[in-house]
Amino acid sequence: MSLAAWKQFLSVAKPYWLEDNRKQAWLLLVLLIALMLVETQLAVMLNTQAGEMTSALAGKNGGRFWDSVRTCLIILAFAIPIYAFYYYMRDLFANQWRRWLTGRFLDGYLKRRKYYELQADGEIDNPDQRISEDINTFTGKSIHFLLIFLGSIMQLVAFSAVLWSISHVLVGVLAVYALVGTVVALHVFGTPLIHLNFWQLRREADFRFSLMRLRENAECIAFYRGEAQERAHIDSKFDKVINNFARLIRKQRSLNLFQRTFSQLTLVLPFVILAEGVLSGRLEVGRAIQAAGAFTAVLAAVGIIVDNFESLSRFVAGIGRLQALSDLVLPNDKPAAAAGEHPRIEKRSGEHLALEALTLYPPQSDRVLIKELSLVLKPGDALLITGDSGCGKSSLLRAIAGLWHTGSGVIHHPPMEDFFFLPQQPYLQHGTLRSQLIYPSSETSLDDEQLLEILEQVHLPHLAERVGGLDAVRDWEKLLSVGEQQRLAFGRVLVHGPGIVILDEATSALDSANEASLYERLREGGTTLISIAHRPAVLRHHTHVLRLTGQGGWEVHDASGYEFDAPVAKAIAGAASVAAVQPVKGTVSVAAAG
Ligand SMILES: Nc1ncnc2c1ncn2[C@@H]1O[C@H](COP(=O)(O)OP(=O)(O)OP(=O)(O)O)[C@@H](O)[C@H]1O
Repeated sequence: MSLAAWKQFLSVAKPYWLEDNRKQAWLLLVLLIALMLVETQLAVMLNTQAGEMTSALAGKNGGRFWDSVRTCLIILAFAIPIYAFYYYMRDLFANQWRRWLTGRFLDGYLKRRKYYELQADGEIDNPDQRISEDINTFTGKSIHFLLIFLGSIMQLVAFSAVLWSISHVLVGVLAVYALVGTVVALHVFGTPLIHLNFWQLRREADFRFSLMRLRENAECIAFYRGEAQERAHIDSKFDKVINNFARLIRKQRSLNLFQRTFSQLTLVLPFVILAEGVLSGRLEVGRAIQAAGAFTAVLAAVGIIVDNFESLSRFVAGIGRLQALSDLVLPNDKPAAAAGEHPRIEKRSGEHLALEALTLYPPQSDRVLIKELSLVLKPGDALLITGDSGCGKSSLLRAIAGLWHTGSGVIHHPPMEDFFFLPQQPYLQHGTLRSQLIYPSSETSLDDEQLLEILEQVHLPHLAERVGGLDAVRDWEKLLSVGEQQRLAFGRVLVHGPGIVILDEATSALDSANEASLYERLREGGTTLISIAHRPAVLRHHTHVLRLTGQGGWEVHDASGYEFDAPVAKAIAGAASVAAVQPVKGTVSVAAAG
């Protein structure tokens, strides 16, 4: 592993071992090393007995032979359970580490809404695969390699002594042989294999993702009859998998050839070196067998890198992917990257929702969507946002929700728990009808009767009965029409009773009567509303209109004097509207304007 790979490895692995007082992890590791020591000692004893049995047979000494068999069986009686226990402990350990590390990544990924930022920035590919698979490989292989490297060192110490006592030449030959093998493997195969494995992981994840998109959008694709396009898209991803894999296996073929040569030569090498001693009668046959066994063991120890090169390169490639994700989602000591490109919108707590000189850009873009917008929303106000498609209506809601923060100005806001956002496409989880209704909470103080009453208020009176009660589990996205899903989402607002509701075309799939009655229900409750809607009929449920005119421009109007289809002509027609666009102490108060 290069120095950079070591640094990456340490930055991902360190917290588990150092920062979190992982007493249990260290204890388990010490136990594993102890088991490995015992295992190595037992292997040396078995190798000695193998030599002893051979010498006894060669000398036709029955007593010596049967003594050795008995010793061998006794050693085996200890060795077998210890081997089994050792592997169990190793996997248990890897599993615990994985649970901890996955939890840490999930915290970083979900808690600070990094999942949203990563997807919006497109800075990193397939974070899901990195969390589900790369962490598993990382923990499993880290333990695996740590133990085999430690085991190799023990084996090296234990068997070198045996080998040294039999033949100094063998030890010298072995050292040169292993050194040359390792250097050749690292130089010829190292970088290309790591690189190819890195791309293989990415290509596989992209391929899987293309299949996942097909499954998730099955109905839309079926309506479009887009199978040919989808097939072409999936094929292009799969071709990349196969082409990269073809390059990978070609490299591996050469590596295998090298590995085979490296290890198979050891079948004859020790015998060639020891033959003269045995033939001249200076060395017992059994000692030669023992030496050959020790030679193989020591070679396996020093040739560990060559032997495991393939999986080692896969492992190093995975570490790079994990470290890149860890840099983005986990808190670290590094200064925030490129924080200065655009100033950030400031968020301050306040009694009412107020925007103060808010200028907004999409992330990583210089295009001004909204320029110096100022307004205050008082309880009971209802603001309708209009404007051409793509002018920045949803973006303003993203800024209020804290999803986008590139720009300047201040958003004063009551606690975020007072807000409820309803997107155009409601999100429905897998789970019970109850859990859909109370989402994003996981529990509610409302009883079944109250929840059924809410379903009735959002015009889904028979839904619970139809599906088999509030605890019925269904695939809701498939079962409910989009209009029903939007009504169910409205039910969530009634469950939570927030002070401010923000609707982004959240009633687009409803008929006018349903839409009107749901808006009325919210207005009766005195909720502050911000909505984006395209139907003129919703205007009457609002007190003010914010019209985004493009390139950052905006106008605020009194809803009562506003006409949907001729907004510019009417914009500054009435006194109320004129008042609305006049700054009041630096902000426009829509409450005062109304
Ligand atoms: N993640 C992003 N990065 C860069 N630009 C973006 C991103 N998301 C949206 N945009 C751009 O920002 C602009 C405003 O988008 P927004 O979704 O706010 O439009 P909108 O007014 O709500 O449109 P519509 O009425 O069609 O829904 C669009 O031109 C869009 O392409």
